[in-house]
Amino acid sequence: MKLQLALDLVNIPEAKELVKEVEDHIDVVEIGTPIIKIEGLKAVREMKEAFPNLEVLADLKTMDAAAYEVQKASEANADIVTVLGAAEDESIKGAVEEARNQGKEVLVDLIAVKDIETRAKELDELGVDYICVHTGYDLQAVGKNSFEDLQTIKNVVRNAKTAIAGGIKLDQLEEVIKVQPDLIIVGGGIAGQEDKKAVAAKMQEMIRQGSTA
Ligand SMILES: O=C([C@H](O)CO)[C@H](O)[C@H](O)COP(=O)(O)O
Repeated sequence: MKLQLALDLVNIPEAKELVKEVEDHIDVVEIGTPIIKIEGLKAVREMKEAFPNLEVLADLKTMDAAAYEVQKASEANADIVTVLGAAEDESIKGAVEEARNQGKEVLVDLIAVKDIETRAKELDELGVDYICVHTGYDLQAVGKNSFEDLQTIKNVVRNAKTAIAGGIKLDQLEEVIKVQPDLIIVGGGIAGQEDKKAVAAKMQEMIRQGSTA
């Protein structure tokens, strides 16, 4: 199980400062969709340059022209690129093929997908690297989370790695770890805390203790 820090509501210098504080306790750093929209893929490039030992995920949430976007994110040195599960199968196939060519990985985000069981099975067949259940900010605001969805996809996914994102805080981590996703994505649960390093260290310790693989 890996820990990913999602950075969404900061600019590039703030993002780097934040990662410096917690770099020993995370495996993957995510350049969030809002940062990429505002700052562009140079945010990905600069993060990889500053922290070459961390995997960098570009949260493009691609919906179309997927091979092209995976190619551009790869050129910016992203290790993992996100594509939306609601995209056409042709887009998913294009993303997977391009990622293979570039030696990168594709994470498919199931945000807003209604039948996640069926779609997760299909995505698994299409050869994606990660399938991620995700409760976005706007559903978090009305009290939703993705904990049950994680179990649902764990039951049907055979090849891909599984991931979960959306509002995960320290006091919910144990519940998440029990389901054994391969990747746990935390944004505000670290970035929004007073002592970010202490929270990230505690999460890392819990994940290491709770990993069965
Ligand atoms: O992907 C995200 C969201 O859609 C905004 O871009 C977040 O990175 C993801 O939800 C993790 O952040 P938290 O919900 O703050 O943990």
